[in-house]
Amino acid sequence: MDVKFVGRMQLSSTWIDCGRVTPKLPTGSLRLSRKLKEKQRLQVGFSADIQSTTNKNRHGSVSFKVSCSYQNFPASVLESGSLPVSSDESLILKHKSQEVGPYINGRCIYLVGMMGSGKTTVGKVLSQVLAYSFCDCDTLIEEEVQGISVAEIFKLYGEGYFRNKETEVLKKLSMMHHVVVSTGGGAVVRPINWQHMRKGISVWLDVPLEALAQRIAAVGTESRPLLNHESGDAYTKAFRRLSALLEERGEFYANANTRVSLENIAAKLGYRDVSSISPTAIAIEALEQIGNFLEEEEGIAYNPNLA
Ligand SMILES: Nc1ncnc2c1ncn2[C@@H]1O[C@H](COP(=O)(O)OP(=O)(O)O)[C@@H](O)[C@H]1O
Ligand SMILES: O=C(O)C1=C[C@@H](OP(=O)(O)O)[C@@H](O)[C@H](O)C1
Repeated sequence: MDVKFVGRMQLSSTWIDCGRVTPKLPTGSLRLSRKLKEKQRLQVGFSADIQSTTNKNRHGSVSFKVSCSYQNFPASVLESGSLPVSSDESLILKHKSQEVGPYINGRCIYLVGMMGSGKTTVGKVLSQVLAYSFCDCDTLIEEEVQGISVAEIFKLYGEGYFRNKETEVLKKLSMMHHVVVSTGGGAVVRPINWQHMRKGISVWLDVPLEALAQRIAAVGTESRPLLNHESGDAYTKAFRRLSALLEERGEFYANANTRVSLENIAAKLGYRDVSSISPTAIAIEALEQIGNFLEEEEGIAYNPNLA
């Protein structure tokens, strides 16, 4: 957990300015010294041990123990206690976007991943926090084809026609800036689409099949024509078809600049199940991974051995 402990601690008789302490590990410590005015000025050392704990909802507490030492006298505990810490996800997201946003430099962000992986949901969260526009490729295609739905486009004109429209839309978007794009799940298969998406930063939302099938079963398969042919209940239909598609597409998703794995997020947050991960937590991880990618990219650009 990354706790930002900002402010001052009030001891019984004096305030200590703590400054900004960001312990990377669950336990941090900070040393302060302060001149106390008694009869004469004394150099007194203060030390504070900080221990943070969090629960499932990312709320936690920081317990502290402030000790005082003077010359060779044994340290005595001045004050100890516990402060509540609310590591609110929206705040973390805001901080992350302030940290990473400027380095993205207006480049578009392309979310890729299977149907139901959350490209639209997470894309909207990301666009809002980055002050980007949001575009859903399927919606743009529908607008281009007289406003009819993706399912109807497949039925009336076939998948090939839809794929050509998808490429046209990605080409147009590749000329734009400051847009978060939710691509269709099949956009990764055509190499020409990657040429367009390479103008921006691509992020693969990697969600386990069971979670994808659960999400899609909850909303039904009607709007997703590639899932609507199988027989059986909605979950089984979605699961079977999605496994076959993932088998075909796995390597293409891996072309993305960054990967956001829901299994990794669950492990980081101590969740047993990926279904507890909120879109905001996924957006935070996406920005974290984008930041890592940009650092690597910069490293490669300036690495004299590779020049
Ligand atoms: N983190 C999440 N947790 C639970 N449900 C989600 C999450 N993200 C998306 N969903 C739900 O899953 C379904 C598919 O999400 P969507 O964003 O439309 O995916 P995509 O655009 O990749 O097809 C929607 O019903 C949405 O509400
Ligand atoms: O995986 C696919 O081939 C498709 C995914 C859909 O988009 P979402 O991923 O937004 O559901 C839509 O483009 C179309 O039904 C085909």
